[in-house]
Amino acid sequence: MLEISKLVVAYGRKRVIDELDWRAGDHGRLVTVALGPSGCGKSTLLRAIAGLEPVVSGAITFDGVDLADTPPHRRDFGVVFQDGQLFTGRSVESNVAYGLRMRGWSKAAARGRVAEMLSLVKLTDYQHVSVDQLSGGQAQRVALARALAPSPRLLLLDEPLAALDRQLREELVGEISDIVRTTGTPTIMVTHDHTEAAVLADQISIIAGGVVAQTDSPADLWRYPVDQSTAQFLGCTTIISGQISGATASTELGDVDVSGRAFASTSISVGLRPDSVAACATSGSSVSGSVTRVTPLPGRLRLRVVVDGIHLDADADDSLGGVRVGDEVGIRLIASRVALIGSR
Ligand SMILES: Nc1ncnc2c1ncn2[C@@H]1O[C@H](COP(=O)(O)OP(=O)(O)OP(=O)(O)O)[C@@H](O)[C@H]1O
Repeated sequence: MLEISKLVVAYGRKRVIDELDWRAGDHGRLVTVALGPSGCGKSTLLRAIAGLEPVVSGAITFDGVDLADTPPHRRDFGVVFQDGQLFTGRSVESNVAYGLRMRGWSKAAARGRVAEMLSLVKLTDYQHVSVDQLSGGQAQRVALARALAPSPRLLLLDEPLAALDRQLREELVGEISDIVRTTGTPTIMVTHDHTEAAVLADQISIIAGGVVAQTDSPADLWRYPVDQSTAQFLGCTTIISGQISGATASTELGDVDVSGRAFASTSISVGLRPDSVAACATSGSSVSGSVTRVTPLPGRLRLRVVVDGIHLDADADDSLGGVRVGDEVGIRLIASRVALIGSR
């Protein structure tokens, strides 16, 4: 298990990682994703774990051993970067075998392991192909095979899919999930992509202001953001207030079940994402509002609606095909999809 305590990493005087505490890869949570906006220090954190970034203070330990004096190549961690960083001009086989040969594997043994890895990443027929001839997605598969070949005790993925187009990203993130679970490799991935994080992670940590703002399972993270800025980062475009009574919080838009967690106060904030609210015909709801924007998205219409001074986003249901700005629409809260902010 990786444990980080009071870690500080700085560029000049600027502390990018600022007394960060974190645990990852403990029992039952194979894949941890560090999620945060661009520039929050995710790559810096990953590089520090890999030993590629000098640490100002604090400790990084793995299975109880402090890594301060362990150089990157002796940490036994596999790393995949955004751009793969393959050895150009060499074959796929030579790239994947690299770490094995460095560790003293014989040519024959390395060849067998490379074949196994290429089968895992679905590139069996590519062993003699030069890596310069690969597509972006194939290159990242090779980078993954290279990182996994020596059976690292931890796999570090730094936005490995960021340079690929959306369809390929969706395909590959599922494959990566299968591969790390097949091989049982504890994995840390950093990304700013919420969907990738949700698909891959057993637990997600939100990085903000150089520290870990929250760590939770994907479902709990989206349901119970720790504060309003985390809720906004997680897609809540409107935050309304709610009053708890028993197992229910009542809001201006409807009631929400709050029985899952304890809250510090009876007044809570409720975060709304566009899919937390359905816009419907006025006859379908006791709450209504006026449409201020209509945005066609693939397969649905996204509306901006103002309800008693509250501006919110809502997905239109099928009854609102021809809806226009200025129309009056009904608003229905989808209680299971709201965020309940500030639980203990
Ligand atoms: N070598 C460097 N020298 C100076 N500043 C740096 C260096 N590398 C990163 N930074 C700065 O540190 C901050 C964190 O960078 P980092 O790359 O870790 O963020 P990130 O969250 O991974 O961002 P992204 O998702 O865009 O890659 C940024 O403000 C960046 O400009």
